[in-house]
Amino acid sequence: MNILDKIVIDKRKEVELRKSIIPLFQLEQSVLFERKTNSLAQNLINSKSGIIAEHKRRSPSKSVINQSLNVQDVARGYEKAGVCGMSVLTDGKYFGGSLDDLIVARASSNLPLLRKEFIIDDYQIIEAKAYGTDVILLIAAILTREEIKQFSELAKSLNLDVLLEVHNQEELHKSIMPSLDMLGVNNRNLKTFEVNLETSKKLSKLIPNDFVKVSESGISTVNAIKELQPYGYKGFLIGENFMKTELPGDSAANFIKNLES
Ligand SMILES: O=P(O)(O)OC[C@@H](O)[C@@H](O)c1c[nH]c2ccccc12
Repeated sequence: MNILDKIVIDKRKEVELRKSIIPLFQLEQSVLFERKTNSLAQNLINSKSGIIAEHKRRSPSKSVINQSLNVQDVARGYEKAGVCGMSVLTDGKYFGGSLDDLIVARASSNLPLLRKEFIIDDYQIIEAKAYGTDVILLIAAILTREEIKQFSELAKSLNLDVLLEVHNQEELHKSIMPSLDMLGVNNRNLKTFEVNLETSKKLSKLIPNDFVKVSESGISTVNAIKELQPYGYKGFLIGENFMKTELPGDSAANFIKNLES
């Protein structure tokens, strides 16, 4: 069994337990449920650099990235650096994240926040909204076309942006629909962890222009971004490259300064 299958099996159990602890109607009473969301897609369109910076403590491929940072400092640093949005890993078991990380990021910044999670149930989208999210991630590799439709339409009804992630042509063809805002190409194969920026280049021409194109994972240089921009990419999701440093905000600020100069 590959790691993605394992993650999804664990996630289904986790979500069933969550539902039994906090029922949907209670989530809908969250103060944040009424909050006006900010659009990451709009920020990317209006930006020269298009950086989406991630909070990631560890991952199944890298184990430890950074365990000593606090989310408040990271969120404030990213905002000060001028990123377009922040991605917050909320999976606990494999990535060391939590919904509390999302709350702290929300309380510390006005950035559009992406809930980085393995979404397999409507419940997680309501939960995302209740915890202050602006954008949800849907991963084509673990969803059917019908699920992508159902989840993205629910998200749109809550004024959330939708980033749909693909890794190959089949996933892309399966997923194209009007309820998506951004199409993300993951340069990392989530089943094998291999990273190759060519994946973004290859798939770019198959993505219709009405979606904002985002390239995800394995980006560690300004040159990589300059190489991807001619393929139509407006967004670049960067985690480890910032998180492995002592001050991710400063790293992001330097990166953006170099990119825009
Ligand atoms: O740390 P990196 O290589 O810059 O990657 C960030 C982000 O793209 C990656 O964390 C990611 C992309 N898609 C995901 C889906 C689930 C968990 C994590 C991810």
